[in-house]
Amino acid sequence: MAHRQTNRHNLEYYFWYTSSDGVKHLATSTDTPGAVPTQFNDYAFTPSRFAQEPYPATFPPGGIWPPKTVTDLLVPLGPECTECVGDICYTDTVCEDPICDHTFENWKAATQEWQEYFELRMTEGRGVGVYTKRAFDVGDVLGWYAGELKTTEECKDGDYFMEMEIGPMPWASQTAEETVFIDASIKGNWTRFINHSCEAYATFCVRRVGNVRIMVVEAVKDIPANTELTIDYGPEYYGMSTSRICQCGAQSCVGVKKLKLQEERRAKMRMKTCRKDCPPQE
Ligand SMILES: C[S@@+](CC[C@H](N)C(=O)[O-])C[C@H]1O[C@@H](n2cnc3c(N)ncnc32)[C@H](O)[C@@H]1O
Repeated sequence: MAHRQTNRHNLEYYFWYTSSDGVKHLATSTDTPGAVPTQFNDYAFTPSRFAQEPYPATFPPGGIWPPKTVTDLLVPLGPECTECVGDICYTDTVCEDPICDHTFENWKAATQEWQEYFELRMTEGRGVGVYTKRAFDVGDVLGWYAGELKTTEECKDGDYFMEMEIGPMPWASQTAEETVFIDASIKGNWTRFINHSCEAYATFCVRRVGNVRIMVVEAVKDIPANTELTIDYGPEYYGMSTSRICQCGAQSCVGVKKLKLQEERRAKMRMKTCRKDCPPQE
């Protein structure tokens, strides 16, 4: 997937996808016309972004705020973070030691290599998607969502924003939900290209690596090689109450239901208009 490119500033990684005729093309952002995302397998953290943010309601008393490091912001608390996913993907090895030896640095170095198990290809009507080059088992951690850490205020609506809870999980505190956004629109890793399916192969879920909270891609079923890796983006993205139309093509696709409902509504409107406009038949 990675093609090392030389530009006049630096050696940089871009994303390349394969079109149906087998030709490689440079990937661009779907929400920012002309923007060329670069490969970035890390969190970009700018403390000044969070300096004015109030102390998160989900943080226990005595937390470090405003955050000075990624760990201050993404402190791995809560039930989802009791187990560390270790230093590598593709295993179901988990570590329950809260102060274990696994490190975010090792995780980033290892996951940089594992992207080679996937290929970016142009799909039918859904932009670039991710395809597997090998099989995976249910429960495997396939990767993690990287990008720039931003406040909720900065991220309203975009194709590459991932919202992640901070502090203990919201259901632990019952009352509050605090989140940060991971923005992969300009800098991110291959997971930014995973398309939605109503019958998805994987899910995004919060996990821990050492002392940092991450959002991993976890297989929810066995995935064969040469298959499009998909995630269910959830009802807020493609659900019945949104204007987006899913084109995943799955049997239970919400887009098909939505279009059917829209057509039924239009037919009802046409009948009403006709009754109003047409003179009653003798
Ligand atoms: C996170 S991006 C996925 C990568 C994207 N396909 C690309 O080329 O960069 C999400 C965007 O991909 C497209 N997409 C993903 N899944 C889709 C689906 N099931 N139906 C229609 N469009 C989809 C939509 O434009 C969506 O806003």
